[in-house]
Amino acid sequence: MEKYINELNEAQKAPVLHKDGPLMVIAGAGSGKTRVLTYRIAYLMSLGVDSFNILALTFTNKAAREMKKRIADIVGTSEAKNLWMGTFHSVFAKLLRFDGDKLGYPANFTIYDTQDSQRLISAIIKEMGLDKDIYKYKQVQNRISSYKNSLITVKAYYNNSDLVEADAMAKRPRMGEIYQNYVDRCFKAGAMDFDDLLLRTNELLTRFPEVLAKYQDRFRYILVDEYQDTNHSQYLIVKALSDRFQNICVVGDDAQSIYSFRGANISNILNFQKDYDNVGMYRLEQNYRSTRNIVNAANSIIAKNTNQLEKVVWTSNDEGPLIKVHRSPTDAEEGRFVSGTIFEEKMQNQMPNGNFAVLYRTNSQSRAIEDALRKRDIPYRIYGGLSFYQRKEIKDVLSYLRLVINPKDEEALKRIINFPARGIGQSTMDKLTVAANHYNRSIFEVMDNLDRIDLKINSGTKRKLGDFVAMIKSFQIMNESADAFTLAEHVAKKSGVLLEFKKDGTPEGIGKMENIEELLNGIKDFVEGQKELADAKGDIGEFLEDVALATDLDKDTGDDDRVALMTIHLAKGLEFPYVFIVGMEEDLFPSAMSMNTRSELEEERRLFYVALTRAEKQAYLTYTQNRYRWGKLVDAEPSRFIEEIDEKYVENLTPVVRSRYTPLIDVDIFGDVDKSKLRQNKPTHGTPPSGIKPNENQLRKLRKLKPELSTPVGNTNSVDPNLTEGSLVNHTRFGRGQVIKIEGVGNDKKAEIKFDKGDIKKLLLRFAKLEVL
Ligand SMILES: Nc1ncnc2c1ncn2[C@@H]1O[C@H](COP(=O)(O)OP(=O)(O)OP(=O)(O)O)[C@@H](O)[C@H]1O
Ligand SMILES: [Mg+2]
Repeated sequence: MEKYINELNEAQKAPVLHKDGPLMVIAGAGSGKTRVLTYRIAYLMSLGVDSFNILALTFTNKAAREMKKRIADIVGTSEAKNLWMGTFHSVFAKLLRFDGDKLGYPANFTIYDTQDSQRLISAIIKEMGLDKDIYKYKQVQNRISSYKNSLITVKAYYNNSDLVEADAMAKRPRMGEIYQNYVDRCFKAGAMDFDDLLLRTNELLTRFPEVLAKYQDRFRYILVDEYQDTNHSQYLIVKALSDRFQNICVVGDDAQSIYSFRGANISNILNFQKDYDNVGMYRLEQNYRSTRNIVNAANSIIAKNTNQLEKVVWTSNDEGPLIKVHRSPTDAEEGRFVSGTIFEEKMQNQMPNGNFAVLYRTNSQSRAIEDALRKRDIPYRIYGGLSFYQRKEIKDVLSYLRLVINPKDEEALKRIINFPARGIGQSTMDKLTVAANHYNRSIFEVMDNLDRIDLKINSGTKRKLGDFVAMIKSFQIMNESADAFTLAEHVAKKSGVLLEFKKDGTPEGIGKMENIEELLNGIKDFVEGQKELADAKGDIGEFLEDVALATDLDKDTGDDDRVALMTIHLAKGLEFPYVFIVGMEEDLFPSAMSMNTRSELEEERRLFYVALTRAEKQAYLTYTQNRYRWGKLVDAEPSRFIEEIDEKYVENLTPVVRSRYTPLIDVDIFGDVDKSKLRQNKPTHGTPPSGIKPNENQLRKLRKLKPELSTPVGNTNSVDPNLTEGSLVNHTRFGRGQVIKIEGVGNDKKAEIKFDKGDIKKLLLRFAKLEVL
């Protein structure tokens, strides 16, 4: 162990060697907080602390796995496997499997993902006969989620007149009823949503002192990474569990708090010293990750925030190259700059793809980058967006499996009761739902007791329902002895799902079939991995839990070499030698939705700080002058954050355009092209997790689906180069007009034209079909 302790600097050693009692490490990015947490666990184990007595909470399950590996390297035993380590959600899901029965949940409860929750909420809104334009299911789901994260139960909601009034003001007086119905339906289905995993844990620990005592005794040492982004519910769990032994170690950086929109509460860090006695406070100042230019640039940014703890970050690393800023005319060209730069760096320095990351503010920005990377045959992986497990065909198979584990799972049942079609229609389902609500039973139980209740269902349909129940029961019997792979393969075949797509015969159907095959391969890998673990069986229940709780990063096993594309939020805690931060534009980053208050703007700035500090060697900031947003090309203006970096650390690759306020003008680039066609070319986001990759065929299909938007859609050659202000022109769709103004050069040249019909339009000349008269 001593050898390993020497891999730490003096400031890092202190918290690692800290004796019992609470401690907090507050330090800037890249200063070794995560390393300290990892080494402290190893150190505790080397002192003889039983690995069963340690609980570590991380931002992703992948981070937990990596930490375990590192700890096993250091302490040299397989004991690391026994550590309880993972995200809040996965750790407490496990706890609820053991003790959730006290709250009335079965040990095999289903975890509803966001899509399941939203489908259920929409069904409830419909059943209650409410206007779906006022009660928007996504908004309703958001509200319910935020109540749960603040531990506001239905009863507490009704007792809180502020909340009730706020919903009434928002023309949603029946929010409370929806909330109540939603909670009841989840409970009846034996299901918990993501927020329940924390809410129910809190409930369990408060209502059952003996359960609390058991886990307090078990988790004698609790460690939390990224503490700045814990929400109220998480805070209370940690507080309760650590109350007896007070061996709580939290590490974090208030400057990297970026999840307040999801209820993360920075005061958890600020109040830590008040919450515990004799807190050991530690600060780390030396950054080991990044060049001096990057560290200094990041410092100059975050200094602009008024609301923060004082911190010093310095590095003894090389100065490194300056931060490069690049402007492109459009997002397609921005993509080309990124792919071209990666290509050159790879060529010149023989670098793997995994050394590069492209970070953006919103998922939709990935499309242009993907197109450009594909053109250069650079492999990449997108994290976030629509995940593999959300695809219809995958969810269909998973729904059968969910039903095997928990036949009460209503969302799973509704998905597949008539897929593949077996003649069970909506009216039958409505009758079953009414009966289920009436008898307070699940739909499956009603189906299983049809001979005992008269639902006016004809004998043919009854037989079909009976066959379905028998099929699920046969899968259940098989599940008693089979591993996840064997069962899943059997279910995919016997349910008829595979055959359905095979019969379909279209390229889409075949693609779906291939995806299911890849799912099965993924399950096989999973089973093999699980069997190596101390307490795992590799059954389907374990697999479903893994799928439900995997964060997007967790699907990366790092076994193939790809450029990483992800949102900045997801990049927290990670590092890459080369980082591109794209879309550095006002209204995009900072986001248009986050500029109303100083605190929102400061959160955007912290987000930029997180982005920049992911880079080890080189950071690129790119922005465009025109961006295709919401189906329109809009003028863009460089982000204020670019100007906020001390200019000593920045090199402009393109001539500087000073930021100025320009109102957004819609530029109609497409002239007479049918826009509805263009809109169909939306990218399908999300590449599948590793082991589940699109094959060449599918990739070819994808490529065909995505036209290069920067290639002219109209006829570029029809514009007379002598077009000047005052020229009379004819446009195939808008008719005759006169040029009032010309601006921009080259590819960017635009003309403002007053058409005889009265409209004034700005057209990008390389796209517009204009004839000079
Ligand atoms: N004493 C050290 N000697 C050498 N390398 C170190 C040392 N401490 C940390 N590092 C390396 O520096 C990098 C950053 O460390 P780490 O990820 O632990 O920082 P962090 O404070 O958790 O960053 P973030 O705030 O981004 O989460 C890692 O690659 C880590 O291995
Ligand atoms: Mg970290």
